[in-house]
Amino acid sequence: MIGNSIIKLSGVDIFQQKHLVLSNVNLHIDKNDFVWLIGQTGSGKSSLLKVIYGDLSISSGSGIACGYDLNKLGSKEIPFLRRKLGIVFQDFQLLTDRSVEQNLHFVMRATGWTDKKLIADRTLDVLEKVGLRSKLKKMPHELSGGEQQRVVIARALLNDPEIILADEPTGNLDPDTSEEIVLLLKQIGQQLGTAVIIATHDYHIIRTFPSRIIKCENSKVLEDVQIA
Ligand SMILES: Nc1ncnc2c1ncn2[C@@H]1O[C@H](COP(=O)(O)OP(=O)(O)OP(=O)(O)O)[C@@H](O)[C@H]1O
Repeated sequence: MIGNSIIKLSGVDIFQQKHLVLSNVNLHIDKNDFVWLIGQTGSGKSSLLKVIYGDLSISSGSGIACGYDLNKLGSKEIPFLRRKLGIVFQDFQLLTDRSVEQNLHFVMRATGWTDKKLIADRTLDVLEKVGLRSKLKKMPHELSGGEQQRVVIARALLNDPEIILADEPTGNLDPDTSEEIVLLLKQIGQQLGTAVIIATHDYHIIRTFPSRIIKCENSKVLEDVQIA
């Protein structure tokens, strides 16, 4: 990290195949930042997040994410970068044939956790943070959509991320549950010092939780956008 900076993109061009999606992107995200990412469908929100989590490489400009140089990111480093990022997507992507506990254990083992006691303690710890300690043994289909999304957030917290990237995290949820999920992400950001970026089309929820807004538009990332 450079100072408080968790993400720093300077003059970055973002391509999908040969198509320039976003040009000359300059973006700073600091510890504790809570940022809305908006823009029409196809404007480049997911592409921007993909650059941050190392799924799209950059060839021009410079980029740092959680201390990793995105210009030089090799395939060996990507798993380590991903451990510093909590990723929360619209479709919950829980393993449907495993319990909440097993879903969390699966990710922990895949990211190098071996000590059974530490695994058990951390599982309860993150479930406590999302208010689902009692659902440890439940299968995903036994949970509501909002509860499933909370498990995804718990999973994203396992490795103490510096930033949570959420791509349409409320896209499948009703308005009240959406507010609960955003409130939870906001509280996590405040309590743990984790930065949060949420890509959304839902202006109602942005108005409910006013914060910094960035927008993908006409191949640019615009800063400090106001919405009507
Ligand atoms: N894997 C891919 N291969 C080629 N082009 C892609 C790929 N993924 C996205 N694109 C293109 O890149 C552009 C930006 O897409 P992106 O998914 O980043 O937009 P978005 O703002 O996240 O859209 P949405 O709001 O619909 O999720 C679009 O023109 C899209 O068609």
